[in-house]
Amino acid sequence: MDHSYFDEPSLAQRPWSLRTALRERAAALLGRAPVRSAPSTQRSARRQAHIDPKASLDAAGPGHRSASAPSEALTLDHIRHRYAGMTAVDDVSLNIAHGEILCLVGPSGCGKSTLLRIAAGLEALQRGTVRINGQVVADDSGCIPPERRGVGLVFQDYALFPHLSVIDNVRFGLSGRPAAHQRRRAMETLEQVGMGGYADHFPHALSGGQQQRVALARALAPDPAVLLLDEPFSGLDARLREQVRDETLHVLKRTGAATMLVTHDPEEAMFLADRIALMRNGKLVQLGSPVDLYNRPADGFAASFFGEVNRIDGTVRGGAVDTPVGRVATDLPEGSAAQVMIRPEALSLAPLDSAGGAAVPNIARVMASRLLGRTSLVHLSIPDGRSGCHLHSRMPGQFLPQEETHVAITLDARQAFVFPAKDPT
Ligand SMILES: Nc1ncnc2c1ncn2[C@@H]1O[C@H](COP(=O)(O)OP(=O)(O)OP(=O)(O)O)[C@@H](O)[C@H]1O
Repeated sequence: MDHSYFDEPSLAQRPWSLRTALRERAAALLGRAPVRSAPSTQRSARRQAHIDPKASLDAAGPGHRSASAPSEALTLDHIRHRYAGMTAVDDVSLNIAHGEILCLVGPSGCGKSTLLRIAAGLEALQRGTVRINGQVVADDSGCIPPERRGVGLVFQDYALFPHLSVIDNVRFGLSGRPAAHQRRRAMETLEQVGMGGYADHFPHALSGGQQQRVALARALAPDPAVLLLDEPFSGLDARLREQVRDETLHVLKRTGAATMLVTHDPEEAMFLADRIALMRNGKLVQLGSPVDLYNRPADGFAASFFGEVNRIDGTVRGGAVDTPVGRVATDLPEGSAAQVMIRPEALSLAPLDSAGGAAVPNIARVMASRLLGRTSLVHLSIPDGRSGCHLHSRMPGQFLPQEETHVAITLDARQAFVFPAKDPT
């Protein structure tokens, strides 16, 4: 039985300080991004750079897309990145289509933020290629700086300028354009995120959710081709987070920007994403729709990342593994050791007297029942010929059988997955 949950990453564990991060972000927005220095071999390669660092993709947003524009807004190709002595990103390739929201998820330290920072240009590319709207913005011959890539950035701490009003914060991303245009566009994006009434307020007078919306408006104002968001909701309390991410989803879908959003929260990724990229130890474990990752996990890690699982060890016999709640089919080799992972919602329970349909129902003893709100969690013990198998069942609504009573248990094998026993989870 696995009840693992992933810890909130603490700021103390973060590799760079908040002050450094803020300084970097402000500098990036000002056009002076202090991109971390590349290894010397790369620096020498850049002397012969064929990418013009003065090139600009600023007008490459969704509103400026021509009929012949490539379908991929952002392409990351074979990205590798090492920090002293450790590999943070290990040969990751993915792309994001126009209008698509891709969530990058994985446990703390798996390389999500590094990948996002490489896409933004805030981290010097070491290996691989970054393309925006089909145009190379970074490869081993050079890179276009962040402020010319046509990307909008939103970070966990919003990085609003405290001395600027809300509208001036948003106008900041539009500097260089005529003043009337700046004001009109800033108001337009503030209206889009429901902050039109706060144009003259200052950041300190706004709630966390309001600051997050202003940061989103600032990122959206230049109509970027690609929006990059790093844990944008993690500073909000649980209730506000749900509301703000719901609003953000609708704003993103309305604007049509291709979005890469980093989160360590699997539920948030499933809520927001068209596709999810699941990372572990710098590698891409699985890339697909939320339905793919939940219903067809690539391995035990992917299965357990998106929800609690019951784990049962067994052996493959006749194309299936026997468990105390039924057989689960697999194409693993005959006789091999296997681990069956069963989602709690795959185990449905019924009072014994109503289980007339099943000839001989599997019977479980109720150890505890807990109401979790929309569902109930029932702890069960099932005879397995040894000390008994402890499983969790999640039932819709209020199903709260008495402790020490018995219930009939049925397995929905579509939500049970078999992996090799040596699966590293
Ligand atoms: N500037 C740096 N110098 C050295 N190591 C770093 C640096 N930045 C990140 N790392 C390390 O690289 C690995 C990946 O870090 P990264 O921040 O990309 O992970 P993450 O998945 O975004 O984590 P989290 O969810 O905690 O933010 C971690 O082990 C981290 O400690």
